[in-house]
Amino acid sequence: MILVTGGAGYIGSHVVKQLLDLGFEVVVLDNLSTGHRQAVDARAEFVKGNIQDELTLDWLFDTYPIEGVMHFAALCLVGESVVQPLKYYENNVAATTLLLKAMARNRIANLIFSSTCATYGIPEVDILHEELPTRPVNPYGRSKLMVEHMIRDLADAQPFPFVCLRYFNAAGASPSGTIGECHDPETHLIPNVLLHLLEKKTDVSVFGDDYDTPDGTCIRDYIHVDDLANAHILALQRLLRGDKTAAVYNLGTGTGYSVTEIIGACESITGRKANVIHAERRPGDPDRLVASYEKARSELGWSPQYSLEDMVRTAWKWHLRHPGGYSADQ
Ligand SMILES: NC(=O)c1ccc[n+]([C@@H]2O[C@H](COP(=O)([O-])OP(=O)(O)OC[C@H]3O[C@@H](n4cnc5c(N)ncnc54)[C@H](O)[C@@H]3O)[C@@H](O)[C@H]2O)c1
Ligand SMILES: O=c1ccn([C@@H]2O[C@H](COP(=O)(O)OP(=O)(O)O[C@H]3O[C@H](CO)[C@H](O)[C@H](O)[C@H]3O)[C@@H](O)[C@H]2O)c(=O)[nH]1
Repeated sequence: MILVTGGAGYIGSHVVKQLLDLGFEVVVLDNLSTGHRQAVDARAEFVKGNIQDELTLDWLFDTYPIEGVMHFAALCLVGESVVQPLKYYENNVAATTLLLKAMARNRIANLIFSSTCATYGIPEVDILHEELPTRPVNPYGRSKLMVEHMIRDLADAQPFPFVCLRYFNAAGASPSGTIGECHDPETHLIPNVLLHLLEKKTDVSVFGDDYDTPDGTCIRDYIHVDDLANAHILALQRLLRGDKTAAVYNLGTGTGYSVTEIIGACESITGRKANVIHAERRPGDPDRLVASYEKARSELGWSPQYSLEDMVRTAWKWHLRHPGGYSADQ
């Protein structure tokens, strides 16, 4: 059985579905602070609780035969982390310390941790590989890097197989149309554009058009959430086989798209025209973040299968079917 913390969230719920489809048993631990009970597949066990609650963790490890933990539970808004840094250090770093202690106490091995390209900071090269220096520029990125260090230190001190996955920009939704991205407030670009095209938002803001990129808007590497899920499965299978037990991998497509290109892709796939407003730069946004996924390809046998068009198309299907998000699905 696999414990998925944060399995009611956007990425976690897609990984839970893929685990179950492949025959794994799953228990989700989520406090529903940003997640949704309806996002958790009915085949999974669900425990509403906080990863900071040591009694709940001990109970979980005592009750279920847990072979591995996928740790998604975190706060992940860069802007909010700048304004409320301690909230991030508490929920992302201190809370993970308690999870790691509980795993060690209960002799639970095999951790897959959700890290981020925000650990790189403002890179000096165009394509990012895992050996580059990590110099995060906001508390969110620092909190994730601190957890990476904690995990490595623990694995140096005792046997503790782990994989840290540094995601670039997660996008898209399950092609089934049953689960998708639903945050309140929504801050991410693709859902913001699509919600605007659904007339749920009056316009779409482009944060900065004077970046050092061909069209002046920021370039990001968007990766389909089901491609991320597949990488988690491959990493888990590797840990369960005991093949390679300490590694960090980038998960992106190796292709960057500008904000303007993303808005154009959303317009052409939906056949609707966006009302675009040019706004100030958002603090902490690097010009360009694009992954090399060569390490994940050669060591995990992973490569992304979905195109940008697939990401927008599946996200659009999700939003059309759930225009009010999960809360309107009752
Ligand atoms: N979305 C992205 O593009 C992206 C990129 C890089 C990394 N990540 C990382 O991936 C993970 C998932 O991100 P997401 O976009 O699905 O976010 P999300 O907010 O949709 O999911 C996070 C989930 O964790 C739960 N949670 C938070 N704190 C908790 C706690 N203390 N105890 C129990 N549950 C808790 C929330 O209720 C939510 O269901 C995060 O760790 C995030 O940092 C996301
Ligand atoms: O309404 C919007 C929303 C975003 N953007 C721009 O679009 C790009 C992508 O922004 P997102 O908010 O969609 O994604 P981020 O790159 O900021 O964030 C992602 O990458 C981060 C690491 O940098 C974190 O890991 C975070 O959790 C993850 O969602 C940025 O240039 C942003 O300024 C807009 O112009 N308008």
